[in-house]
Amino acid sequence: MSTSSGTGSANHRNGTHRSSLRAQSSASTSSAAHKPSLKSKTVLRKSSPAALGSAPSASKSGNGGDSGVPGRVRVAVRLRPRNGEEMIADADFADCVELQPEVKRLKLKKNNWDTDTFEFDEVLTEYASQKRVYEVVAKPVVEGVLDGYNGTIMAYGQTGTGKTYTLGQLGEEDVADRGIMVRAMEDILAQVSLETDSISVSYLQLYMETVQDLLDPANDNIAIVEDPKSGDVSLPGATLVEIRDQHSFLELLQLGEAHRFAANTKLNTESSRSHAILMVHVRRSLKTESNGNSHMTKSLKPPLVRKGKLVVVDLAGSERISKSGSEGHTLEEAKSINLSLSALGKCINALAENSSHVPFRDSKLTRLLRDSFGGTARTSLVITIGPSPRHRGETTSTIMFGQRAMKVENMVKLKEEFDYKSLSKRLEVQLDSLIEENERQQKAFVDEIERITVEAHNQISEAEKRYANALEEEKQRYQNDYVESIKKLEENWSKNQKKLAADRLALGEKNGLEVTSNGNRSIAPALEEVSELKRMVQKEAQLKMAAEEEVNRLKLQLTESKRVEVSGNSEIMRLHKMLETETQQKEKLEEEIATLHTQLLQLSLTADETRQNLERHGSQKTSGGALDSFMSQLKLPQLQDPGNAEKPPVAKLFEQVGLQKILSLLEADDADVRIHAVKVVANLAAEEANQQQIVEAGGLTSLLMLLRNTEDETIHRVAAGAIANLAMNETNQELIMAQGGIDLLSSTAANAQDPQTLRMVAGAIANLCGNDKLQTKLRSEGGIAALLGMVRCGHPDVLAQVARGIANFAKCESRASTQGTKRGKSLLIEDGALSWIVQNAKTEITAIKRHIELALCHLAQHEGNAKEMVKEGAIWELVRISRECSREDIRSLAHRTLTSSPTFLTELRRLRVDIR
Ligand SMILES: Nc1ncnc2c1ncn2[C@@H]1O[C@H](COP(=O)(O)OP(=O)(O)OP(=O)(O)O)[C@@H](O)[C@H]1O
Repeated sequence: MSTSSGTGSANHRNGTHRSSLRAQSSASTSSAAHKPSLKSKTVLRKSSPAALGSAPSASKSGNGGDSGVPGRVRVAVRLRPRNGEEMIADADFADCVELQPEVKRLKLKKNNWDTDTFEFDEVLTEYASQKRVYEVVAKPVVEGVLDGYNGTIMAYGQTGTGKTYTLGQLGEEDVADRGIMVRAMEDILAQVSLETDSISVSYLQLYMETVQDLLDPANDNIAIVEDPKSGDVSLPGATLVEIRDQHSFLELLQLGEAHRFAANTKLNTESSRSHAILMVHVRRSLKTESNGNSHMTKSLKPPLVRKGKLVVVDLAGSERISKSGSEGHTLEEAKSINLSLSALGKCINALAENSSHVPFRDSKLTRLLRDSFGGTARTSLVITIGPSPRHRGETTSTIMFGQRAMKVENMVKLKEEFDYKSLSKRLEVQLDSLIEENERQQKAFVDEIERITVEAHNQISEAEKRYANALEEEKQRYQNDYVESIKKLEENWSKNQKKLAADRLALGEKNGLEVTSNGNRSIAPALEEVSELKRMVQKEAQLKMAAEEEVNRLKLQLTESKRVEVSGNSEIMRLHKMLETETQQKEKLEEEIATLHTQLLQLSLTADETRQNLERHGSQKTSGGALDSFMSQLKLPQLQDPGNAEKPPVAKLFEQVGLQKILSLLEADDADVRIHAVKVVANLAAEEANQQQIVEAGGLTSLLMLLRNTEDETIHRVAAGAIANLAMNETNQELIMAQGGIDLLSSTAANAQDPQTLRMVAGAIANLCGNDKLQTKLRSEGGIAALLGMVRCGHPDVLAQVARGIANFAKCESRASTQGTKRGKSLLIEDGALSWIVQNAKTEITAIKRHIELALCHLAQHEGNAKEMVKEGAIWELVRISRECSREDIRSLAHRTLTSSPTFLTELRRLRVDIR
């Protein structure tokens, strides 16, 4: 209800109250739940044939380019019930109109006897509910807007006949009173999906030819823009508010109504003095139908959007100025209103008469409504009339306006277009997501590469570790073997030392007494020599220790290098070489030590002889006197310092004693004489120049006889040594064999306990083994068996001679095989030498090792031995030799034998051993 009381004075409605403006709270809001599809809406529209402005069968090509279909302006007439004033004033008069809603006719009484009948699209009596009015007047238009058409709902009528009531009633006291604006928004909100669709609203008033923003009154000169091509009218300067719920819409309506100009006219206490225009923009996205196209094609197709615009126009009341009682500013308002309404009427007349000129530009109202009359919009007009006969003229005028409007034909056009903007946005989102995915994949790829690299590094370092461990183990093994052999050497040396000391003590004790009593010759020179040799041995031992320390230092260096540079294979190789050099030095030292041992042994023998001579109390006048003198001159010349001692010439010796004499002494009854004699012969035989004479003089035979007839091991040892020396000559070898030498040497070996005796015997047989002609005989007489029998003593010197003999024998066999004179398995193998060879192949004693390696290589030359060698495991030793042997000639010989034997090659392939 209006609170304004000033008659004829224009007021803003801001702060005023009018029933239609009061805010509604709950009943009017509607949810924006899921909406039916466009298709179903089309069906719904078609199922409402009675509705005003039913939907045209417009083409939905989707491009918005259709020219539209004819759609006439639909017109409904609504009669307001008598108001309080009319009930009193017109109490005695009948209504000026009679409605026949069932035939959609209205009878206008001209006088008591005459009526005019008019037909409308809808006739709404004073009893028509607001809901029904909405459904017949507005709903089809609203549905059209939702389908993408522009729509106009407009109320036209005399002041106070219910235009605002019909359109703008908020229904805040009674929800049944809600007008078209509220119900239209409810329907729209119920139909759209706010996720994909949008609703925005402008609310304006046209007052005194000025367009003013009702949502922002300061914005009061808004331009009307017409699209010359489409004829669309827009107000780009107007505030556009997005609507997401009914409540905010109602607040917006209230705000707009508060700013609307209203006045208390004679005919309406709350008369609207401006034309109010509500614009609702509905933008809906169409779901793209899938027709089997690829995802990419689909995503490149811009989405279709439909843009419907609903324009609700609440015109200011039409009235006769005289009746409105307007004056002053209100008069100006009334004039302006009438001017704009008459311009609208003129346009509608022109349109109704299909006039070539429609004067839209005569007023802002007609410019604003250009699309609604004769344009592309679907338009529904409700004309409101009052029942009072006093206003028959205005009622007639309103009815005639409606009648003419009914003749106006619009070309309803679908506002559908491709939404390139949203396509671009969607593609941008897709592109970003693809970029992100690509980035993720790239990261995953890089991570995978990193993982594989780390894994590879781990595997490499694992392999390096395994290699280092294996290397360390191997090194440790070599070191252990080395320490072991050093220990053995030391034991032997100290044993010899002890023996020497004991001998010296015994000799010294006896000699001291004898020298003072009878003045005989002294043993002092011998003792000096002994101590000299001892010093030399000690020096050698010191050298050995120094070498050991050097080795240890190098080992430490090797360990340090390993720690600093695990992967430094070149460094390891270098250290290996150094180690090898040291090992060679060690071997050299060992050999020197062995030589010293031999010298020491011989010295001890000399000392022994001297002692025995002294025991015989100066028996220099006996038959042995010349010999002793000779012996003292001999003094093992090879042991003397070459710089100090002059070697006695053989001619001088023979002159003094005579070879025959010396040889005859070999058969002397006195054992001592025999011993002295055999030593002299042995010394003579050590020189190649004497050998022939000795043999020719029967020395060899005598020596062999000694082996047979004597049980003295010293004689055996010295004689065997002499035979060994003589056996270096090929002719002598045959002689030895012919005189049953093998048998004699074998039995000597079988009975010998002293390793040096065995060494001499083994040396003699080893020399015989090197004779190609004697192979079979030597073997048949037990030469190989005798050699193998001597390994029982385990002394390295003996083993070295045994290995040498085997190597010599194998070499001759190999030669015979190559020449084709030898077939079948090696005699060595037949006599069981192979297993001993294999067992000792890994020895660290170079003197043994070299001979064994050579023996293996020679045996491997003959294919007839290959099977047995594989069986006995000799093939592995050959592989090792081919890889590790420090002597290049042996290494390549082993490699050659392995690669030239089909049996070995097959076996290596089977075992997957690569020997390249
Ligand atoms: N159909 C109706 N039923 C009941 N009351 C009505 C009806 N139509 C109008 N009224 C009442 O009539 C009065 C005037 O109505 P309204 O303000 O809507 O008229 P109007 O045409 O908008 O006037 P103006 O042009 O001056 O603004 C209001 O009090 C309204 O409630």
